[in-house]
Amino acid sequence: MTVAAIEATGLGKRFAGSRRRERWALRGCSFRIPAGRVCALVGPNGAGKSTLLAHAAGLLAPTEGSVRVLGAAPADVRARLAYVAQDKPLYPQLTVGETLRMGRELNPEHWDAAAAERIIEGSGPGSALDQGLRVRSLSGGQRTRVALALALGKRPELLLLDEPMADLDPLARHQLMGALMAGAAEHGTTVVISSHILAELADACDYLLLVDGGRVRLGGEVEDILNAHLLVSGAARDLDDLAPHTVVESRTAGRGRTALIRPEGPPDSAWQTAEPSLEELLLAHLRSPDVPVLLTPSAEPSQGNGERGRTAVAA
Ligand SMILES: Nc1ncnc2c1ncn2[C@@H]1O[C@H](COP(=O)(O)OP(=O)(O)OP(=O)(O)O)[C@@H](O)[C@H]1O
Repeated sequence: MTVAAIEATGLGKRFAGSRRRERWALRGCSFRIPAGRVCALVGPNGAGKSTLLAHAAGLLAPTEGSVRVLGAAPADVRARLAYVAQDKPLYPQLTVGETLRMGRELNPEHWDAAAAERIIEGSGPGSALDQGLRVRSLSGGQRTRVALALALGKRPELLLLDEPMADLDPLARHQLMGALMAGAAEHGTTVVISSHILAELADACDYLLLVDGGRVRLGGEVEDILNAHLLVSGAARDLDDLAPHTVVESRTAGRGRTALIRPEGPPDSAWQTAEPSLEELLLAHLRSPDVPVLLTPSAEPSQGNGERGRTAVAA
């Protein structure tokens, strides 16, 4: 097995606080993200996505378990990864141009000026950022573009992006997703991108990690995860008994019923079947917290994970 971009085994993080308020932000997280993927990291508010990314960036130490990045401890590979945190910390007194120069000087051997400039230039008429402007005078979205330019200019092997799209306009989002996919295709860059904008992720990402309540619930190739599910609908009486399939969610729809299942064998011939969209699949899982964990083989950590209740997916 080749070295994973990220591999976590039993990763847990409990933040210190008063005894009653202490809680696990992550617990028992075991997964693997192979190199070269563009991975969507999704989950509801407070699920643990930022905490997970901060561990991968080497900025937080696990309370239990471990995380390895590019085959090493995260702190030992900081030069090979770039991390854009949710609050996009930058030096407010520097200009955009000075910030880019700082990026070049901090990464003298592999600064990709063209990749950074592309993000600063933007893709629509009038979208170019004036490089003479001070960072403190920029809008939230403009600041995000500067932070992304720094990260992409570093030409990292692993790019960790925490909700980069929240304050970007549609053109800038589109350009960013294009740049991420091009980087993955041309240079084999692994991207892990957290976001709540499921529709945009579905177009760009080929890998998925769903975190919920501090635990990994789904992990693997988007295509394989989608193929492991089926939307079925029909008359309520026909969908009364869904055994032996694993039911993710079953809902009444008018006089009929629809369900998202993980089929165990062929579906009943009385049912209508359809492939779920990624958004439908994720929403159904978020509404159904007790569905067994599902990891595709490439997302299973090589050291075993000790978790029970997982569903296997054929390679
Ligand atoms: N420094 C901290 N101290 C205490 N608790 C924290 C800290 N950072 C995060 N948490 C808690 O850990 C849990 C996970 O937070 P995290 O920021 O990782 O979630 P998230 O999935 O990124 O959420 P969002 O989508 O809202 O950004 C939350 O309950 C949060 O309150």
